[in-house]
Amino acid sequence: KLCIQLINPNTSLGMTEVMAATARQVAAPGTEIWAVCPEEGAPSIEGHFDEAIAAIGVLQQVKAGRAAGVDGHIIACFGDPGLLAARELAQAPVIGIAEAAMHMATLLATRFSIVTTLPRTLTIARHLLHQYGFERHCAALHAIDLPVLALDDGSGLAQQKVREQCIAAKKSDGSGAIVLGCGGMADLAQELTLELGIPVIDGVSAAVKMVESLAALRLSTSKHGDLDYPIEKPLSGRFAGLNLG
Ligand SMILES: NC(=O)NC1=NC(=O)NC1=O
Repeated sequence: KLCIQLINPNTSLGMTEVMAATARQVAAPGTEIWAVCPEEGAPSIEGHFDEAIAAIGVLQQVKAGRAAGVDGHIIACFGDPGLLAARELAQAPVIGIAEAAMHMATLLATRFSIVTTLPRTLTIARHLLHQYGFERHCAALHAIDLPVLALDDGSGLAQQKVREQCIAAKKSDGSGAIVLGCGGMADLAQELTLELGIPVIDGVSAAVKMVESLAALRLSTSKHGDLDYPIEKPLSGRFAGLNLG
């Protein structure tokens, strides 16, 4: 039996539930999804400032997950905030939903498009493409130009915009697959894949299966080199709790 810690780095419980439901739908019968979010932080993550705030909450959750002995951690925000710091802290694999979705897209198509939320998060997605080495695989990036929490307001407007952007991207980008660029879009991928007839990939689902694969292969975060545990030192104030000791 596996336990995967699904961390929504923002503090919006509705989004956590959407991701958790999708993760549980694709998880193998023996896999438990433990969905969490930081006790304090940003209700949505829409820029570098929000990501810096969210990273601390991610680390606190990863520490709790490590103590609970989870088999993997998923950072379920398309900026993958705190990913490498989390890998230093963790023993189990740590997978960001952006890298998971991008990796999966490259297995299925020579070019993929990204559909994300606000135009300013396009820049963050571009940074990730560069960091992960996927720039030449990404044909184009699009934004629905709505805030992240528009996906959580029950109106269905954001979901409709995602659908429209995916249809347009399929027509215009010359890409064979589409990556959904927000954790709050997790529940849209399967329906859009059927409707568009091309792989529309959600990073939450992709990350769940990647953690399961790594666990099955007995592979985990390398502690040799820069992802070794953090150097022990007296962290002060609110950060004292982040010590591994
Ligand atoms: N590009 C994004 O929409 N990033 C995100 N902000 C959040 O709060 N969750 C996401 O996935």
